[in-house]
Amino acid sequence: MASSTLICETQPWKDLKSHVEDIKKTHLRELLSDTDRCKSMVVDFDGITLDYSRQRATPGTMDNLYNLAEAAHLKEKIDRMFNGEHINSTENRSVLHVALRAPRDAVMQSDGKNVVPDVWNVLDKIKDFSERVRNGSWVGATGKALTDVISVGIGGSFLGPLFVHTALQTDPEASKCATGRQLRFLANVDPIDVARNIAGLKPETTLVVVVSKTFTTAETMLNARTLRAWISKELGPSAVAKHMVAVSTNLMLVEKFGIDPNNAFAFWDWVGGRYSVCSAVGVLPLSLQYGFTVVDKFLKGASSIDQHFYSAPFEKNLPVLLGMLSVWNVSFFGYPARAILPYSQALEKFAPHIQQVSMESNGKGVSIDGKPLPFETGEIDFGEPGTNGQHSFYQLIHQGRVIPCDFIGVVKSQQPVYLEGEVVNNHDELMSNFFAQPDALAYGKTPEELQKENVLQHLIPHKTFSGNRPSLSLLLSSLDAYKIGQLLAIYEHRVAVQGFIWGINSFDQWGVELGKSLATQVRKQLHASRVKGEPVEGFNFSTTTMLTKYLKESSEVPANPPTILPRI
Ligand SMILES: O=P(O)(O)OC[C@H]1O[C@H](O)[C@H](O)[C@@H](O)[C@@H]1O
Repeated sequence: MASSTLICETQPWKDLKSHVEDIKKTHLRELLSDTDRCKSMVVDFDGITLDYSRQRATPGTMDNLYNLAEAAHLKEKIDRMFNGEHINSTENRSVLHVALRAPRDAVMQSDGKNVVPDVWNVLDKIKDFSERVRNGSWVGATGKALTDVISVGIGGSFLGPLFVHTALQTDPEASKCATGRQLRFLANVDPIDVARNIAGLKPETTLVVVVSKTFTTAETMLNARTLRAWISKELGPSAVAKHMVAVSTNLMLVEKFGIDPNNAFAFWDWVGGRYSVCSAVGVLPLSLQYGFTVVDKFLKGASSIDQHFYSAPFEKNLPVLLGMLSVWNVSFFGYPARAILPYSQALEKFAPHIQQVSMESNGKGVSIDGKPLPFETGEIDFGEPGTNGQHSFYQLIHQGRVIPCDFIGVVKSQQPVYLEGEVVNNHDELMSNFFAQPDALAYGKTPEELQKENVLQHLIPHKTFSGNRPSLSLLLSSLDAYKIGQLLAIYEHRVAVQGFIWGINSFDQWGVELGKSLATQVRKQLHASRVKGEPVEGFNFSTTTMLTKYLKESSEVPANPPTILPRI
């Protein structure tokens, strides 16, 4: 479906450009007074309700957006993804993370091969391995059970698993399954992160899972070597076989590193790093912590959204609606950011994960055919759980810049608290804010209203809220493993929808390469200066000055040190 026509050259795009000028004249207060309009903007699917009536949009806007989706060949692009075509054209790969959570009997093809049996082979292997570790039949070098796991990985090999782990931690079923166990994540190459990860752990009861799609990522490999040294120092090098396993697409490099290939869990190049949480990347550490049964529910939740995304008409299709509305906000209103605001502490790592999924996928400057784009793609994603964010950055969202917000609420708390004599229970208190904030943003407060409240004249400008600030609300019936899977898949597909409409490749990430190669040059220089005393050369004035200062002020760093590990 690759067409060299840019989406901004199509008639629906031009129609939306003129339509937005009309919408700009209408305040959300007016739009919200139209009950029929509001009714048409609520969609339910499998325990999730989306209310997008606080978007600056009318049913007419939606019709224009459906036309835009048609001009972008959105349905064909979704089909091509599910059919395993090489839609990641710059890497010549399929994009099949949906196969990672497909039912055992499903058929999904990549390069003429049904990949679902391969997926289930690995899932079965994870189930078996995690059960053996959890029930103590796989033990460490000294015969002790491995109760603690450190998952070493960065980017897509870290953020998704961390989000799911954090979300499951307080789920009653999952937390029961995790009794007596710990799961930690080592991502940053900063040695402080190593120190924090190993603090309080003993090598003899720790299993290290090295997670890297490529098995070449500098940070992960150095951290893996560091933990290998931590284990070997205490238990001897032969202990590594019992205490280190790997998740990768590059099994040759896993073996070269010294990990037994029998203890490696594969995935495939048709899984993008940031879309890999449903592969062994997430499933292995999460199964070690919570057991495979819980993780299987998470996969089933994601799968439920996959089927919905594939088959539901656009007017009822959650990821499609969300994606189209984001395009509307970014490309037609010019809003540069999007706030992800879950009213659940369990979702505290959701925004950081979606930050990678969205910004690495859609922050592109050219079309999928390589044409420079005359419009911006992607948005700045950020967020914090409510109510914490309210006491931090909401001021800017209410009276400063306009930032479309996603409010995510949960009907039943994972951990309800009731206090005798309180007006409401603790979860209702949280949810009072979830319901209030979107209206505060939409309606605002006028000077006339303030006058009626006898607010001092000179304070009226400061206390005025312009309102007309868009948001959407997602209400989940609960927050168990299944729902967490659904939420993940909704956002993954939403990001894809945006990319499909903008006509970009959401599945490559060339923009991360330049910094990496420049770091290689700096690494060489640091080595040459520390070991051979060579002066800093080949950099611009600024970098030379800073590097020289850094080396001078850390001259006590030994040139050829023995292994020294953090002591904390
Ligand atoms: O899993 P790995 O191969 O170690 O890659 C880890 C991460 O590093 C890269 O720089 C990419 O930007 C990410 O998309 C990727 O998830």
